[in-house]
Amino acid sequence: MAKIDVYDTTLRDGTQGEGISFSLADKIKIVKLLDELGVSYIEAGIPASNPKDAELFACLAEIKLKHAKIAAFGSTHRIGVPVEQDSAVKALIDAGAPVVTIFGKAWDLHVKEVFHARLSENLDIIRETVCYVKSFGKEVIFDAEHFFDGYKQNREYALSSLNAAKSAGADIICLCDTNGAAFPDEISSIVAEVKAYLGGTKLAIHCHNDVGVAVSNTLLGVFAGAEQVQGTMNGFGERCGNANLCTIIPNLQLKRGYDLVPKESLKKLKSISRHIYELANIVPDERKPYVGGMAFAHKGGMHIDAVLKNPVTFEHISPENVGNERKLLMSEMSGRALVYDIIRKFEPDTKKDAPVISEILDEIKRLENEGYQFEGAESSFELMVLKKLGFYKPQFQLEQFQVIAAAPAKSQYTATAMIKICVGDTAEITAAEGEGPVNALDKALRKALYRFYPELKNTRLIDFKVRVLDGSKTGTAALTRVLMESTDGRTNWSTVGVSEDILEASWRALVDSVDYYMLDIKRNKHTERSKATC
Ligand SMILES: CC(=O)SCCNC(=O)CCNC(=O)[C@H](O)C(C)(C)COP(=O)(O)OP(=O)(O)OC[C@H]1O[C@@H](n2cnc3c(N)ncnc32)[C@H](O)[C@@H]1OP(=O)(O)O
Ligand SMILES: CC(=O)C(=O)O
Repeated sequence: MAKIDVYDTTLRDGTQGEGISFSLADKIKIVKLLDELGVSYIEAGIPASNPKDAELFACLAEIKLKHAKIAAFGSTHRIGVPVEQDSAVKALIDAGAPVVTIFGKAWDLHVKEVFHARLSENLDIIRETVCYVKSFGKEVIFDAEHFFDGYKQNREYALSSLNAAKSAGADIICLCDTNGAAFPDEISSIVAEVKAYLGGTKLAIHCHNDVGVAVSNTLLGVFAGAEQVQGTMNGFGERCGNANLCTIIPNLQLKRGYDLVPKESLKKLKSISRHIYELANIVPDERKPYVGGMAFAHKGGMHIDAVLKNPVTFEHISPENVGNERKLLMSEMSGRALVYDIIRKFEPDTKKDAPVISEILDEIKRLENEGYQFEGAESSFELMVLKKLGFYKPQFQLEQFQVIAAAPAKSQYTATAMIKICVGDTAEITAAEGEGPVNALDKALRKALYRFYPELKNTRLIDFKVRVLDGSKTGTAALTRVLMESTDGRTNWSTVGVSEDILEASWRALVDSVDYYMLDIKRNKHTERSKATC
């Protein structure tokens, strides 16, 4: 398998993305995560940019990594400042990283209009900077900024910028599509031409995603001869982002047999991707290939049937290869196959044509037509199956509840719930205050049940979503769907309730949540619970 270096620039180009800022501690965590993933290079930042980046390099000097080399990033030296006196170049060397990545101008337009240098002067500056940094024993990567735009407008000059870096001893030359607007066919032909032109020099490819093809461009760069891919985790980066390593790595490794990261590390891809989303405080994009929560979610009944017969029918890889998992979503679009698969967990002898399967399917379709949604409320669905199979016994009976919400003029808004329930022949009446009526009701119900089911003390609601269905038709009397997620600290489960009354919808979801937990404890299947059905 041909080796392709993974060069991660999440901490440099990734942080140039809007809304992304990592603390020093976050950056150190990310370096360790990337090393765990097995990338070859981690571009940690620009030492001359800010004190945080400078401090990061000092911290990284103390950390031993298993796979990755740390790279410090910065520009060629300033015009009119001799290279040995340029403070930014000095910071690059002082950062102590074994690799220095120097970006320089490859597009004549930039040289003239941004750098305000003569074309030959820019080439001298590239040469001097690379040569100077090499004299400190550093591995040098030359990032040819705007290379593809430059090549299209002034091929000779773009190539001469590469030659300047090569002649000064650059170890790797990276072709950058800085504006992210090159097309795949252009990348293919230009990388191949440069490869032939530069002979044995190792090439890297660095693409941005402004026209949505950064990943394709990176793949084509490799097919045309690049041996290093530069990108960011989750595609973070300025404007529309950088090429997404979470897509590039598995594409090249699993589909084309290149060697990028250790096979076992690839199985951590999803969890590392999510950890980095979390540190960036960004909600993960669940539709992302390979690592998204929906990447292996099947909903169409016929698709589920096929996946259950042979996953290859609808899955391009085994989700486990990248640490992801298959989801089979229950909905009005389901067919018998999924219900059959679920029922067999409770009744292994059930046949696929058993009448109960059609009954459950009809019930799902009827309830979803009324506003229920079982995708995302797997526990309510499981309870429904148990009821149909005759395995369900309510854990308590509601006698009545009352909720009073008050907004006195001079104090805070308050909500109080009173509830009476019976377990067997024993009645219990309790009351509780809450932050809003649903919270008050939740607290009152739990308080009433603790006496009978002390295990419930471990549980709590962690998410509560309300969706008004067809609000335009009926205004405040519209149908409301409530989705609840509960936890006992080890596993989570989700339930749903629908009603025209938001309290009643919440109550239904709440009762399912309690019922499901108690039944589950009795069935003693905690560890399997989160995987159940969907
Ligand atoms: C393609 C890329 O992503 S490159 C990386 C871009 N990333 C960043 O800019 C983030 C970090 N940047 C910073 O912290 C700051 O910009 C610094 C500290 C690096 C520089 O700050 P300043 O000295 O104040 O300059 P400023 O930010 O305005 O940048 C413009 C200067 O950089 C010069 N410059 C731009 N590209 C290059 C280059 N390849 N080589 C040398 N100088 C360059 C410009 O000519 C301009 O100089 P001038 O003011 O003499 O015309
Ligand atoms: C170097 C770099 O980040 C770019 O040219 O896009």
